[in-house]
This record gives sequence, C-alpha cells and structure tokens, in this order.
Amino acid sequence: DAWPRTPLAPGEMLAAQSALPDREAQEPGSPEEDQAGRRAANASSERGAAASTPDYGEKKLPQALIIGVKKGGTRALLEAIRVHPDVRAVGVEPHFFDRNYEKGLEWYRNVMPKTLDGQITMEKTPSYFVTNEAPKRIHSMARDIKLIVVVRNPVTRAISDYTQTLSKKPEIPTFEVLAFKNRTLGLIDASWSAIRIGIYALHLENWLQYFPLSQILFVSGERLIVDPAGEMAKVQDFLGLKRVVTEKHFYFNKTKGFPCLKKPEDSSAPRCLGKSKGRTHPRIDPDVIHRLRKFYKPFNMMFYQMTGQDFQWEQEEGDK
Ligand SMILES: Nc1ncnc2c1ncn2[C@@H]1O[C@H](COP(=O)(O)OS(=O)(=O)O)[C@@H](OP(=O)(O)O)[C@H]1O
Repeated sequence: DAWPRTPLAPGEMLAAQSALPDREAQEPGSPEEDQAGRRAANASSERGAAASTPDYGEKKLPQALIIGVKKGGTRALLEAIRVHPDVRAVGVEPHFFDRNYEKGLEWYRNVMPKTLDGQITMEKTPSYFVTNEAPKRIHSMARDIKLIVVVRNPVTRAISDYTQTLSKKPEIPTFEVLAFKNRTLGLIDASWSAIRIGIYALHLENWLQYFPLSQILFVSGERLIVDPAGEMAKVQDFLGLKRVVTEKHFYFNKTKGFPCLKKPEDSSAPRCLGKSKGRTHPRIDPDVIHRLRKFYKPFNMMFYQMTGQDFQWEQEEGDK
C-alpha cells in the first residue's frame, strides 16, 4: 500500500488544501521565462534561424509534460531531453492549463513545434503542479499523457523561489520575515507561495485523483545536478525512448558550478543555462532553516510514501 495513512488521509489532505489560501496564486512561475503566454503563440518559430533542419511534419498536442516544480530544475531537464532526436519541445512555457486555457486546444497545438511520426511533443510549465484545475484539464485532453515532476528539497526550493523574486523586487521583506505568520510562536506562513509549493504531498494528492502513479515520473532535482546522465536514463526509459542522452552529452562547467550540455538541440556549441539558473542564494538564519525543515518533514515523509521514493531531504547537511 503506497498510500499514506498518517498523519493525513487523502480526504483530509484535500480539506487541508482548500483551507490553505494561496497568497500569490497569480505569481508568475518564472519571470525570465514568463513571456511564455505572450510568446507562445509564436513559439513554433522560437527555434530561430539557428535551427539547421527545416520544420517538417505536423503540430501535435503534447504526449508528455514537465509539470513542475517551480525552481526544481525543470529548465535543465527540458534542455537535456530535447537533445534527444525523438523529442521536440517548445522552448517557452505555454501556461496553457493555468493561464491560457480559455484560448482552447487549437491555440495550444499551434504553440507546439512540428514533429515527425514517432517523435514526442513536450512542453514544461512548472506552475501546473500547483494548479488545482490542471489535472482535470490535462486528463480531459489526454488521459494517457506522461507527466514528469522535478522535485527538490522544499526548503532550498523556497529559498530559490525567494531569490528569484528578490532579483526582480529588491525591496521585498527578508525571507525570515515572509516565512512566518508569527515568528515568536514559530508559526510558518504556509499561504506564502514560496512555502506552499513545497508541500508536494498536498499537490500530488490532487493529481492522483486523475492519474495513476505509473503515469508520473519524479525526478530528483538534486540528482539532476550531481548525476544528470543517471536521471536522464530514467526519463528516457519512462518516455519509452532509446537512451540517447548519456554522460557523453554533459560536462561539468567549473565556472558555472553546474553540468552543461556539450551540444544543445539548436546549436553545436556547448551551452550552460543562463544567469537566472544557479543563482547565489542569500544567507538565511539557520534557526529559520531548522524550523522550515521541521515544518516540511511530515509532508516529505508522506510524499516519499505516496511516490515510493525516498528523496533524502532529511539527510542533507545545510541548505544546498
Ligand atoms: N545544469 C543546471 N544548470 C543550472 N541550474 C540547474 C541545473 N540543473 C539544475 N539546476 C537548478 O535549476 C534551478 C532552476 O529551476 P527551474 O529551471 O525549474 O526554475 S523555473 O521554475 O523554471 O524558474 C536552479 O535553481 P537555483 O540554483 O536556485 O538558481 C538550479 O539549482
């Protein structure tokens, strides 16, 4: 029985979910990638002049989606999987199942790149994972779709999320201030989206109402950095693809401090992700980190039980 019975049963989790207001429901998933909704309509030309092969084939609705999580490593995963010749992906985030749903499926299909028979169409929009309507909407489009979630230690994820907001709005309060409803009482503000997104078990519960676990792959954001080829092997197996993306495609760039691609899909030159990926995080009060770890622990345990995978976020030393 992979389902959690403690501390919250699934029904109770749904109740808990609706009880948590989302203070920043409309917050963009990623400012630098947030042009998506606007740019998506032109996305088929997004590959630009650098694309060496003409766009043969036809546009199809995606057969696989990277649905989250924000700041989990979703861009790194998408850029790595699109190296595969049997994958074609849209570069921007279409935000169809959250912000652009009223535009309709034809709009969505038109956003996709053309594919040849046998090629998989993909997109990534990390906000889907925390969008209440997304599972139902995606299910009604394609009940056999494959879903990929890149997860990361929720404490680090929250700090990464905050770091991104801070880079756009330097005047916001400190992380330590935003994290609490009442700091003296140690009451964490779970309605702050930076914290709420990391309650993975809660969001997953929503997806499991529509999709069996076998249709969802959970990628470790931590392992994607230390062993990108290992995680990519799992992704390719899950998508039913030959293991084409391997160690040979990655190199560790010391300056960047992250693995980079030797040959991205649209170029023959090596490329690391941009400046907004792999930012330096501000130093956070260790006591606040400690309290957040305690806050997430039961939800993490529940998430491990639900997925049958131990992501080892309790083992980590500091916040990395
Ligand atoms: N290869 C490689 N290069 C650079 N960055 C990498 C890579 N693999 C994973 N990561 C981690 O990805 C984090 C950003 O996650 P996302 O791409 O999901 O962010 S977003 O939600 O789309 O804004 C980003 O978070 P921060 O380090 O906090 O900036 C990185 O830690």
